[in-house]
Amino acid sequence: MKKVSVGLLGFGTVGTGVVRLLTQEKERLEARMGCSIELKKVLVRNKNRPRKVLIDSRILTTDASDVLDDPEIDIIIELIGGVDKAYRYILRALQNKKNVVTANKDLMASYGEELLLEARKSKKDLFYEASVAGGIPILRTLTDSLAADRIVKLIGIVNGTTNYILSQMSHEGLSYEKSLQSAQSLGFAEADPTSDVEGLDAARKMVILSHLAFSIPVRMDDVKITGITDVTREDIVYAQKLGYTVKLVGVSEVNNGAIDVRVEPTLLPNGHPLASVDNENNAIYVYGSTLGETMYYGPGAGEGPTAVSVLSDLLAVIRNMNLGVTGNHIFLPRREMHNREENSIESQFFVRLHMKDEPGSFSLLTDLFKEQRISLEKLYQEPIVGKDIAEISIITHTTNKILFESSFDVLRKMDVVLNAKYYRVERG
Ligand SMILES: NC(=O)C1=CN([C@@H]2O[C@H](COP(=O)(O)OP(=O)(O)OC[C@H]3O[C@@H](n4cnc5c(N)ncnc54)[C@H](OP(=O)(O)O)[C@@H]3O)[C@@H](O)[C@H]2O)C=CC1
Ligand SMILES: N[C@@H](CC=O)C(=O)O
Ligand code: NA
Repeated sequence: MKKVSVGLLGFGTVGTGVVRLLTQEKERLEARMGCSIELKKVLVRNKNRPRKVLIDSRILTTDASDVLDDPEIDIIIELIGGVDKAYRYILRALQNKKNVVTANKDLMASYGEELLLEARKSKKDLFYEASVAGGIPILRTLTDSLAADRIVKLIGIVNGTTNYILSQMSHEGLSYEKSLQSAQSLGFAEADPTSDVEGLDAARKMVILSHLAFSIPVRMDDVKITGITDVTREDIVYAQKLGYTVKLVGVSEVNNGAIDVRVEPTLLPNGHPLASVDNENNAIYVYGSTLGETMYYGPGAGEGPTAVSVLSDLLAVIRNMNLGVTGNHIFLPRREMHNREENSIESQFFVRLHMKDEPGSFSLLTDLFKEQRISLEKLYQEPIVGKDIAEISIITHTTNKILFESSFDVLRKMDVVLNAKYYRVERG
């Protein structure tokens, strides 16, 4: 039987999942591919670190050239994460005529196009299904299954860690810190979880998704990003009182020849299909011009689910090797598009504020919105016992974003307003 040799870079959460699944399913996968699949070398930082899965310690190495320059290795799986080294290693692998599979969204969001061009030049595959939404097969869905439709909008819950944190804060009443620690110990978070909680990881995934859905080369600088570090349990509770759930949501939308990509904590009406996507699960809601609305849902992070995507990419490479082709079908021609002007953006907003509970203060608030012609859909007021302070939550009707922001600024500076914050609301 023909043999395919694989080199693995990185043996952490996802690397462990890949080795475990490859070992468990070896016979079935080899029968399916008609070849034997040998894991020849595994690059780690520390060979002596205890591992969660049995491996022949002789294949572990700390020297990248043992993997990248071994002429017998056909396919490199990159799972070390980060940008600089991963970029150099993948480039070298492609130049050494090896196919590459990666789960690295940090890298693909910034250097994806360049590396895909290199893969095309080397006539090799570079697949990266695991880089977005872990186990959900969304990249091939966009490039293959939905290729005939014109996609106009994507809404995604694409970061497992933040979705896990917000779910734990909402349903279990856990603190932000405890929920983050738990997401880290379950293997969902990045090595440095700052990129999760500050929305960068989700933004990278929205960059990749936007490129594939719209053929537009979106850059990280084009994405407006707000993370979840300022979301409090009270925000979640008062949103719930009005029938909404707080999620870190990525939206990418093409409208009148302009694109808008943003990642921010957003209120979703409880009836919205994305509102019930909890814990480390992810979902991508796709608006196709002809197909209509479809949603792709499943585990977005963690050892097993991510390993399924990585190994399925590996099998796709082997299938291509068997056929003697490369499938750079994930590479698309570019169509340039400018960013949508902020003053053309319309949305509903949720405002939460504390106000002095004294006669007339409430009407100052409603007068302001009336003056600005911002109408209110829902309003909830509750006195804070013993403090002469009122807790007020508002959902506006759809309004111009710039108009809303300038009105909010006036509101925030009113003498009777003690503090105020707002979130965008996605329509149901
Ligand atoms: N965790 C998840 O749920 C998901 C992760 N991803 C992506 O997958 C990739 C891997 O993530 P994950 O497995 O969680 O990461 P981990 O931090 O758990 O593992 C990283 C592995 O890479 C090795 N490593 C790191 N830097 C180097 C280096 N410079 N030289 C040699 N080896 C190195 C480490 O070695 P050692 O073990 O010796 O320390 C470790 O085995 C990342 O790109 C991540 O964004 C994508 C989807 C989901
Ligand atoms: N840290 C990421 C891992 C998967 O991409 C996440 O939490 O989603
Ligand atoms: Na995926």
